[in-house]
Amino acid sequence: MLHQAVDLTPAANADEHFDRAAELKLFDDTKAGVKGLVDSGVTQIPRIFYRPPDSGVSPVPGDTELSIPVIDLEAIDRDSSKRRDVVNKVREASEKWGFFQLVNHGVPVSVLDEMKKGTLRFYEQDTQLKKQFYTRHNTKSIVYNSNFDLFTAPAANWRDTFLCFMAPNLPNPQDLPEICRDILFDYSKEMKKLGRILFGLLSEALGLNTNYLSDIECDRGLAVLCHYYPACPQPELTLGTTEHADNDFLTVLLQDDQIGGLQVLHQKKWIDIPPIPGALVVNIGDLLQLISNDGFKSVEHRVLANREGPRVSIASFFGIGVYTTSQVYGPIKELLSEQNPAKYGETTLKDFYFYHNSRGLNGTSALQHFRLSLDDEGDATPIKDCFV
Ligand SMILES: O=C(O)CCC(=O)C(=O)O
Ligand SMILES: [Fe+2]
Repeated sequence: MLHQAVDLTPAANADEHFDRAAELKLFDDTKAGVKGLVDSGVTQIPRIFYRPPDSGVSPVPGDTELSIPVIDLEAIDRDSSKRRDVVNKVREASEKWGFFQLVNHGVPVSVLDEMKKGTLRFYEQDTQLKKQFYTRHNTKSIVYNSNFDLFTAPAANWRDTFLCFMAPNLPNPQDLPEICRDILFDYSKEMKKLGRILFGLLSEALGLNTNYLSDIECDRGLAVLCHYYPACPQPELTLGTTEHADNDFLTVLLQDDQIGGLQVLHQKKWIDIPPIPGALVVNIGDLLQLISNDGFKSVEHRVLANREGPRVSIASFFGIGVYTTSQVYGPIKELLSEQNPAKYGETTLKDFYFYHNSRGLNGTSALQHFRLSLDDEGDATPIKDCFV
């Protein structure tokens, strides 16, 4: 058991000989994640989970006056004025918030419910069975671990995750955990359908033809991330997910019906995104900000740890998992003009993804790395060290 080998309690953590690297390794070697710690009965969280004091995360409550827009997709394919209205709402939300909630999105509630149940089943199955999927090699179709950035981030999060790459190539069914295999296929199928609808609306919102973003394959790759946030005995000392922006084109998030904690940074305040049963949260990723030349915003968000739990959430990342293509992405030419010169250089998805992942969640924007600096004449040059 973890604390028999090295004491990870706060008392021991106060020790000046605290060996963070050793304790991270010890935790990782259990292959049981944060859930394993909670199952072993910890009442104080190990120091590796303490969020840094300077992370800007103060116990400022979310602002209750403001909330992200809720967009209703009912009838958009048969009523053109309704569609125009929705496109305007999507544009406004993507420019101002980078986030919106979707209702009447067409994904059956039974599929949403079963996806959450399947996630719970995976985490709550026998630890020995679960351990066989524990890995840090993201070449597998399923990657289960606790904190993908455990060894690089300043603090570990109170969260376990498994990720399945569901497109462009469907995984071999035998490679997925039997306990949630069927629903992973069904859910991904629904996400691909919804992705096509959303990229159509986003294309129109940018003033492009409906198929533009799908034609350039923004929805070609799909990774489904199933998060599990166990109840936390000291939620004020850690976070469920450190503040970050997503490293994809677009994310569709199914959040827990009961337990909140997701917050988005808006006008320098953390705003709660309360769960709406049956709704899906959509957010713009860094790659869509890059190709829209900052037209749409990829906004920082985080998840608070909670005394109650577990909280589950399922995030579908569009644009992840396409490593073989040599296709490059830069600001869309049709959107550029003398008044709106390119703000970013071009990147392949592989380079973008690996740069993002190598840094881990550290509260800063990876997009800055790809930003060009504009000199007085408006000529763009890469910011130092951008393109190596
Ligand atoms: O669990 C959540 O609500 C958010 C997860 C998230 O931000 C992510 O997967 O990027
Ligand atoms: Fe995220």
